[in-house]
Amino acid sequence: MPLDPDFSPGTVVTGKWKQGKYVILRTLGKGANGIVYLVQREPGGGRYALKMGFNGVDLQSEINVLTSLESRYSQAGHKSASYLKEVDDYRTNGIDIPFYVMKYVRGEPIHHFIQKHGSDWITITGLRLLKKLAELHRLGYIFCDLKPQNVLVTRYGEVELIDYGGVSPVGRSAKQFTEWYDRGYWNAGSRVADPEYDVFSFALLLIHLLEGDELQRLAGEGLPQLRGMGPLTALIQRSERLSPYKGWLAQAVQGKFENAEIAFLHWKKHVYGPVKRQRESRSEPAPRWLIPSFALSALIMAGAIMFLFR
Ligand SMILES: Nc1ncnc2c1ncn2[C@@H]1O[C@H](COP(=O)(O)OP(=O)(O)OP(=O)(O)O)[C@@H](O)[C@H]1O
Repeated sequence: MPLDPDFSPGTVVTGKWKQGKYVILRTLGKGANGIVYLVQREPGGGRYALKMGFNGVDLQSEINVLTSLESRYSQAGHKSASYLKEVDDYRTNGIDIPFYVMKYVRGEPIHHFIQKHGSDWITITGLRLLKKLAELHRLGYIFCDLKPQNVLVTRYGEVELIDYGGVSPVGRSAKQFTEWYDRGYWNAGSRVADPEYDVFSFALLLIHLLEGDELQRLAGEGLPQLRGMGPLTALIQRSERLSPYKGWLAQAVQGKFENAEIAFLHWKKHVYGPVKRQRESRSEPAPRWLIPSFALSALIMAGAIMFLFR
């Protein structure tokens, strides 16, 4: 029977095998697969996120993916190797509840972040998210359940993926996905876990951020078999808000980027690059001809002040 591990703040979770002690501070979030708490390691440890599963089997498969990712990351000498901290069982009322402890990401879901700080942030957070996906793909895994809730952004604009429950090895079927971001739902391709699958989800996530109402209208319109690339492409072409991303999006939804690395490089050159250059040109140093005129105005101003206080 699935468990419902709902514990109040102050509860001390002690690992059955490794004896690690974690005090629950508050609930960070609850999803279909489990509940995640903000915890403090005792004695005197730092803060972490601790996830307990409603269904032990599902949580175990998530732990397996994370463990395998950790070892691949550390083999590749990557710093993300510290995401998973501990795996254990919590024995309470005669039952064992599996849990794992991970890095606590102090951030907010990308849609809330963009709502609060403005759509200018899309270019840089998008670039960082594509980089994360490309890193994951290089290790042989596809994220599969890319959606705004699974992308946390820190206040410095750093991006972290959370919820590895949907991660699948390349070539397998996506086991966990969310309709709006799913290639199959839009009749745009299969549900086989390949790099283009994540790039497609990224494109839909971007459309959601900027044209959420339109996307909802398309998703709810007509029969499922009529849902497809046509209406999506038409939205990309006509939307004013999507115009800086139009070229990139059109290729992404059609699966034209072979992998996330190519999608990342294309974004860097055609989306991030122009915006960066525009910003730099706005803060360019004053042109040479302006310097003598500025000096002259300063002199006149100084003279005027002296005249005033004479
Ligand atoms: N490492 C973390 N740091 C901070 N908050 C986190 C972390 N992991 C998860 N959370 C929070 O907990 C919530 C639920 O976690 P998670 O998405 O892993 O659960 P889930 O049951 O797999 O969800 P879903 O129903 O989306 O599959 C997240 O939406 C997020 O708010």
